[in-house]
This record gives sequence, structure tokens and C-alpha cells, in this order.
Amino acid sequence: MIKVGIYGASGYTGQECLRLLLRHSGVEVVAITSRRYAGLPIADVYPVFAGLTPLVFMDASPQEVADLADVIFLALPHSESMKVAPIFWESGKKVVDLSADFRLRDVAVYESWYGQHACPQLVPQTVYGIPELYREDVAKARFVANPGCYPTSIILGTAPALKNKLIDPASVIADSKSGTSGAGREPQVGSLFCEVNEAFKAYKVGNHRHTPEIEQELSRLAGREMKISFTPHLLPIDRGIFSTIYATLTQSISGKELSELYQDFYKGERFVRICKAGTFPNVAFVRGSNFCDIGVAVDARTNRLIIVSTIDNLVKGAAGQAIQNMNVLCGFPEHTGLEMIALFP
Ligand SMILES: NC(=O)C1=CN([C@@H]2O[C@H](COP(=O)(O)OP(=O)(O)OC[C@H]3O[C@@H](n4cnc5c(N)ncnc54)[C@H](OP(=O)(O)O)[C@@H]3O)[C@@H](O)[C@H]2O)C=CC1
Ligand SMILES: CC(=O)N[C@@H](CCC(=O)OP(=O)(O)O)C(=O)O
Repeated sequence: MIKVGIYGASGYTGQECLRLLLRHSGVEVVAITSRRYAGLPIADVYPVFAGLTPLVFMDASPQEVADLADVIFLALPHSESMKVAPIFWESGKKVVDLSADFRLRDVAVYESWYGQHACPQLVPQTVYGIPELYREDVAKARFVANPGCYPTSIILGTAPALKNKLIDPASVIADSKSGTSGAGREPQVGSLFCEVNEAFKAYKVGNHRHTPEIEQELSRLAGREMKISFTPHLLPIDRGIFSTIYATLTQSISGKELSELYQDFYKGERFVRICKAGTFPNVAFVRGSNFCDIGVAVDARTNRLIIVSTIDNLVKGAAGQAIQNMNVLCGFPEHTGLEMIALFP
């Protein structure tokens, strides 16, 4: 059994890691940390775990967790993760970081969006963990930067078109919506029931911090620098990311050919499901699962490709993808512990 520690287990992604890892046949969770709930059983804080685990939150130092575990999930806010990351790195253990701290290859770009980087020396040692695209890199790594939720939906949705040079890289527009758990469990006015219920708004228009992450990865796929327009919105639902992506076609292609090209690109990929031609995904059909559902259409009138991509932000957008990366890092079959069917209705 591989021993796992979750650093920052009282937040939404940390507890989601535990929910999934408790059903993983190859691991044992040996440490869960929280400063505010130290000493309390997790089942007292999250009753979903009642009767399922005796684990108690610890206010442990990174070194203490590194001493107990073989693999560590960092589920901390960005700017906090990079403060503890060097201790885990130096311990020689494997790390999957769910924060944004090690996703951007260029430290200057990171600093222009997030502020000063506390650990730039570790950036070259980390790999960007989307297994469907970079499985071999992840397998060789010891430190994985787990992608953001919006980027995961947009990168997986756009990869087949960009790789096949089907769209003009200068023309990509991503219009995305997230459930409220994407903002984490830390109380804030914008996440209050009255602010979110019966409401729908765009936020950080033209300046969301996921923009450089999406651009970095789409540029890599396109083989040239590219910029995108990205607008996030907040949905009055708990979980889910719904991205609609528009781009100008560079060649003529029928809806059927497009659908086949996407099917072919993700052939054998367990967690990417391409919808039948003419049908499109729904966040409700991925809720609680590690799937990314993608539907594509050709808008012949405007010569545009329209892509709809959906994930659960806490699963394929965070904890599920983190476990998928851990499976690759540790040599487990990639789907181990991740075979959940979406919770619908
Ligand atoms: N929510 C989502 O859908 C997604 C989130 N992410 C990223 O994953 C990370 C975690 O997100 P999320 O779970 O939503 O966040 P939460 O705010 O819900 O949880 C944050 C966790 O970090 C702990 N923590 C905060 N500051 C520190 C610190 N200085 N030292 C030790 N522990 C600390 C908190 O524990 P305590 O205060 O009790 O010690 C808590 O367990 C973030 O970087 C987020 O951006 C990525 C993809 C999707
Ligand atoms: C709804 C909401 O607030 N979502 C978060 C994104 C969550 C996420 O994935 O952010 P990381 O890059 O930290 O992983 C936001 O817009 O900042």
C-alpha cells in the first residue's frame, strides 16, 4: 500500500481527494492536515465520512507529513503551496500540487499575475499534469502541477482541433461557467447563498488568472504563441464547469468528420467522452465523476468550430485529475479509484 498525505484536507478539494482515495485499492491515507480543525475527526467536520474513516485532522508541519507519507497532495491556496513545496521536494517524496503555483513555466509570467514566487527553483522540476496529453512526462516526474479547472475543460476541448491545425490559433474565444465550489470553502461575500442563488454573472472579465495558464498550454499544442479571450461566469450550482469555445476554421470539414476526428484523438482515453454528432454535454452528466464530456459542431454560416466541454471542477478539475496523476506517477492503472458514474439527477 502506498501511504498518502493530504496537506490542506479541510478544504473542498482536500476532502474530495479523501472521498476518492478511501475507495482506491492501492493506497492508505495516513495524514490529513488542517490548522483550524486540528484534533477533530474529519467525520465531525464532514459528516459524509461518518463510519468510514477514523482519520483525525492534524496541524502537522510539512516535514511531519513527508515523514509519514510516500505521496503528498497539496490542496492549499496558491501562494501557500509554494512555501511548503520545497520541504516535500527535498524529502524525495512524490507530490501532486492542486494549486496554481507550479503551473506556469515562465516565473515572470507567474509573478505578473500572482505576485512574487517563493520557490522559482522548483518550477523546472515540475510537469503540467493532464495525463491524456502528457502521460509520459508525468510518469517520469516526481512533482506534478495539477491543472486548473477552467484550463482542464478548455485544453481538453481544444487540443484535437489545435493539434490538427483545424482552427486559427488567433481566433479562440472561451466562454466558461463554474459552480460555486470552484471558489473554495473559505467564507466570502461572493459565495453567499443570496449572492449566487437565482443569479448569474461574469467575473474577472478580461483579467482572470487562468488566462496565462490556458494560453501557455494552447500555445504548446498549436506549436506557436497564442492569446485567447477567456470569460468566466459563476453558476448557481455546487459543482461543474461548462466551457463553450469558438474558433475560426482553417479548412472545410463536415460535422461528421469533425466528430470522427475528436473520437480518434481521444481513442482509448477512459475519461474523455466525445458526444455523438449533433449532441452536446451537460454538467449534470459529469457531476461527481472524472469524465470530461465534449461535443463539437461546425457552424458553416460563420465558418466557426463550436466546442462544448464539461467537467466536475472538484473531480476532473481537481481531485480526480490529481489521483489520475498519482496513478501515473505510482504505476497504478490510471482509472484506479476513479470509476465513479456521475450523480444524476
Ligand atoms: N475548488 C476548486 O474547484 C478547485 C480548486 N483548485 C485549487 O486547489 C487548491 C485548494 O482549493 P480549495 O480546496 O477549493 O480551497 P479551500 O479554501 O476550500 O481549502 C484550502 C485548504 O488549505 C488549508 N490552508 C490554507 N492556508 C494554509 C496554510 N497557510 N498552511 C496550511 N494549510 C492551509 C485550509 O486548511 P485550514 O485553514 O483548516 O488549515 C484548507 O484545508 C487551491 O489552490 C485552489 O485554487 C484547483 C482546481 C479546482
Ligand atoms: C468559481 C471560482 O471562483 N473559481 C476559481 C477557480 C478555481 C480554480 O481552479 O483555481 P486554481 O487555479 O487555483 O486551481 C476562480 O475563479 O478563481
